[in-house]
Amino acid sequence: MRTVAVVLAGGTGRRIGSATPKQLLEVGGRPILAYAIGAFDGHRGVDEVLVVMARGHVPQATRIVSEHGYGKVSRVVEGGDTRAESTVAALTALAAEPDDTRLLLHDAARPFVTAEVIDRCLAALESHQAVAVGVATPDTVVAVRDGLVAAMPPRDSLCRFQTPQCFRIGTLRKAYEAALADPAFTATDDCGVVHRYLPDVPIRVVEGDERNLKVTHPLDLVVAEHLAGLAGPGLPPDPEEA
Ligand SMILES: Nc1ccn([C@@H]2O[C@H](COP(=O)(O)OP(=O)(O)OP(=O)(O)O)[C@@H](O)[C@H]2O)c(=O)n1
Ligand SMILES: C[C@](O)(CO)[C@H](O)COP(=O)(O)O
Repeated sequence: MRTVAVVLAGGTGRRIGSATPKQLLEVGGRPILAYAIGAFDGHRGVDEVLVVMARGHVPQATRIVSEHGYGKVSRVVEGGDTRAESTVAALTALAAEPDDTRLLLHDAARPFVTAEVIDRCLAALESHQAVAVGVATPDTVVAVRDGLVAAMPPRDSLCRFQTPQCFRIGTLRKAYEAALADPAFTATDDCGVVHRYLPDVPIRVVEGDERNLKVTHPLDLVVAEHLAGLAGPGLPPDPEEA
């Protein structure tokens, strides 16, 4: 049974406000995209890496792969207009994979995913068809409607999802088949697609890591630069263990 990691780099980084897609910006002297690919390329449990790149930027991603010698990368394909469309591009590129292939979908915008997080995902995929990575929320989180608090779920029942989000590929295919038949379909992540369209499939949540931040806003670049400085050539040490 094979394990394929997909690095989703199809976005343009609108919120960070840079003319260049944020995954091509450098932190610690290396493009953000290189860290995300490197984490999976270097993991012993991963057989193949597929990169889904923003339209018009495939040559830059291909150059990063060859400059860093990432030997598990099979292809760099073009993404879509939304994250979900980029996931569909990955599923199309992987159409020949048998249904039990393990699929790890990771945001290119999360450069510091650790080998331990990937280990936890692979272990959970032995017993579950769908696996998410979550961290506790330090803030109180509320639902707001028309400027008023509509619901306050207990904080200890909540977590923030990170990536990778992991699936037996056949399950994700089935979820997307149903989603694409729904004219009202929108999604901000892939576990949400399984949750909505295959509600009987349990999604196992494993522990994430605060270092696995998503570079979304300009301030995140400052934090990422700091973490990259702690890291040297590898991933940053856990500040909580220092
Ligand atoms: N059409 C898209 C949009 C997003 N992504 C990827 O999904 C991840 C999470 O998305 P996000 O942080 O929103 O990235 P952007 O879409 O680039 O940012 P923004 O929403 O600010 O434009 C990123 O690695 C991004 O490249 C993708 O593969 N294809
Ligand atoms: C998948 C994700 O990173 C989980 O937190 C998040 O939903 C991506 O959202 P974005 O708006 O595409 O950054």
